[in-house]
Amino acid sequence: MGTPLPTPGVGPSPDHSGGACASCALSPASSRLGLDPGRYDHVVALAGNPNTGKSTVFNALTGLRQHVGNWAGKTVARAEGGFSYGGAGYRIVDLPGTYSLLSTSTDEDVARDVLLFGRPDVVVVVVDATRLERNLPLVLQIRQITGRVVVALNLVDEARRHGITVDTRHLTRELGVPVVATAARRGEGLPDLLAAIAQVATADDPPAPLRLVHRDPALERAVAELAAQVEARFPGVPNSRWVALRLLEGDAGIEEAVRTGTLGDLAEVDGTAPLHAVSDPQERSA
Ligand SMILES: Nc1nc2c(ncn2[C@@H]2O[C@H](COP(=O)(O)OP(=O)(O)OP(=O)(O)O)[C@@H](O)[C@H]2O)c(=O)[nH]1
Ligand SMILES: [Mg+2]
Repeated sequence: MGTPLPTPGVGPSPDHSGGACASCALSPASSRLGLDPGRYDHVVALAGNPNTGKSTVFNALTGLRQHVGNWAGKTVARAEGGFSYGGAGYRIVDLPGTYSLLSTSTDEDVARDVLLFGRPDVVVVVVDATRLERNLPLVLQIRQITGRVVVALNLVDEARRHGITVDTRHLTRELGVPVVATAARRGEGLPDLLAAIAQVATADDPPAPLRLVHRDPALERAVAELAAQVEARFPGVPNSRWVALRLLEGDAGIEEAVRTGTLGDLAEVDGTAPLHAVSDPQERSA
């Protein structure tokens, strides 16, 4: 089976003293995202299309035994776990598979809310190296909301079998974030993935989110005006431009969150990042 990983401890270390974070109090936003208090240094969200190996990566890093199978869209509930690396404690959240942040299913809403408003320190996007073109749209959408991204180019063993090679250096340059080739089922590439996660988690100056400027000046003006109004009404809400674009498109879920004011619950509270308050992973691992 897999190559043993060099450093990740499995599960929560009780002596994660470095992770005793004063700002980890439960905030309204975190309870909205279904999270409980906990202690750790960094939060990692695992995102990606269905069936790309997210849970396999999750299990390899945390040592948790989550059921893993071939049914696309199988991960309905979010699984949380922990590991330590380089002396720091990491919380990792396994999100449901999603093709797009614009989607409407409940599962995908969970992934979307966590990615957009949960402020993870690192988003690992697990992509299928044999179907890169189908996976890249989500990577680009996530890159538009954060620069704190690592791409795990998974299933490279399958890709090799099909004679597919991916130029990870080129992809790293194009995306502006680390791209690490992995074959998670056999542990290949996971030490490099951990190093990339640690690098992004501790980066003082992460790459800026990709900003698509719309060619149509009228649309660009409308987005800017609406984003300013969103910020005025919900101070501290991340990704106001994204929210503005969705409103212009008539996204029912986002309209509802604005109308009812729940969008404001997802905004930063006292400098506390919502995802920075989650439960003891052992409680979730049973
Ligand atoms: N060959 C190969 N198979 C893999 C690799 N990673 C995962 N798999 C297999 O791919 C299938 C799907 O893996 P999961 O980890 O369940 O994928 P997922 O992204 O969590 O799937 P959903 O939660 O349903 O979206 C399983 O049969 C895994 O064993 C890999 O690197 N190589
Ligand atoms: Mg899964």
